[in-house]
Amino acid sequence: MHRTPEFLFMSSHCGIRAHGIYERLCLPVRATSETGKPGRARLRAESASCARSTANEQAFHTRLREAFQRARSAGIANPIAIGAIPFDQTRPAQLSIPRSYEMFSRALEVEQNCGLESIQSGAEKSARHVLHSNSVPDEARFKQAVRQAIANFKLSDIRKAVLSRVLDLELDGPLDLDAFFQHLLTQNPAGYHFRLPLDDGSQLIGASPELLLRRQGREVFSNPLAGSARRQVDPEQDRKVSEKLSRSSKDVYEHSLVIEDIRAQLQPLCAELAVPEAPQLMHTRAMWHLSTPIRGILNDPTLTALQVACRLHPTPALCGFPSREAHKLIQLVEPFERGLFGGIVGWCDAEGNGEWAVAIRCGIFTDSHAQLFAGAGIVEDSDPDSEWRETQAKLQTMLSALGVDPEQPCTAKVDTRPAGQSAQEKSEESAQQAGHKVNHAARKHPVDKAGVRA
Ligand SMILES: C=C(O[C@H]1C=CC=C(C(=O)O)[C@@H]1O)C(=O)O
Repeated sequence: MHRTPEFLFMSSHCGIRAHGIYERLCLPVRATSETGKPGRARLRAESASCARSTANEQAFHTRLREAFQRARSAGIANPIAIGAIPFDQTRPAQLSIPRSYEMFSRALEVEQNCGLESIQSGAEKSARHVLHSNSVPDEARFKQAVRQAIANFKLSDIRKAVLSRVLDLELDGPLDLDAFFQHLLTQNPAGYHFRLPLDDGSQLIGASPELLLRRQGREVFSNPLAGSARRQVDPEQDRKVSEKLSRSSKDVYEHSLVIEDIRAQLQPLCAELAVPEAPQLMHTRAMWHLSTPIRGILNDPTLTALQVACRLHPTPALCGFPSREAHKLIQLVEPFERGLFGGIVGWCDAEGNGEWAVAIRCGIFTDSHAQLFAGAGIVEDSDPDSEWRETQAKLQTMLSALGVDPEQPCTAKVDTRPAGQSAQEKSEESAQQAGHKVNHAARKHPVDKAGVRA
């Protein structure tokens, strides 16, 4: 048995389990947001770079280097920084240098800990009834925001905006987060798993399929995803859906905006850059995605994984294109602060190596409360109904790990309560035990705006 770690991150390349905090780094990566509205010509010229590398950003990375030096002086031989950067880089980062950590192989960990017995007990322990669920925005408002974004594209240079929602769940009791995390890992053995305790006692937990950046020496890798379709139970149907996705001009266009933006960011930083001509298909348990694996060799070997990741972040896979204008549109139509949702999560060492995944297919968990996040890239040809369905399909990763039916988020599939009680009775009983009906509007960050503000 392991002690509960301060931080857990796993990919096919490396697993990291960290304990104790030596030093926190809770500054924003960028101290100010750019508010000036550029003219069209300037907007085009800046579209890809949108001033993402600033003096402030350099100051942040200098502070990190200094923190590594202090950690070394304090006897931490090979310090690493772990944590997350929010979607909006002008908000404080949640980074820390742990007192100790161990690196391990995820494959071995899964083999040792996820035998059939522990899978079943993980499923049972993590299954809960949902007493209340609330989507912010709700279906009508989300679709309205999609229509607003499309109307905006016609009047501006914005070509894509990623709109998202948070599904707020009140469960009938506290979740066993160890069991839940194990269940999530077992159901989604590939990708990037993370578990990050936050200052307010909550935890950010997820299984993201998307790599923003990995750096090993001078080599950098990125694997952006954009363009999605829901997986099907029937294998023949599933194959047809994947083929339709790879032929969909709307999805290929949506994907190409991401790739061109990342290419424009990486090109000046790289002596070599390999970007495949066309996207390929990849899948998770719940979704098909268009995916482009990108590899580069850095010109400057001192540029760290986190510096390059912050240069790219947020890509049009989570924000839009052009980035700055899309960000403003998101702020206008999205009725909540994303916080760490849509941010990046990972680690880096003092040599600049590290791995940063995009914080999607994730949630924030506090006792018996979960907030799950899902977004969808909107372009001119988007259909509001199918974009809403896409967010539902993406939520399935976390809902399945919770044992909740995504179509009926108020019905848990797996019942761990005593037999002979109806779901209704159990819900009522649990609500009475809880002693109150949850006031979602009173919830704090990130669901903290009352309605669509546009
Ligand atoms: C914003 C999310 O997905 C991104 C990653 C893959 C495909 C996406 C899409 O097709 O819109 C999104 O860009 C999410 O899962 O919440």
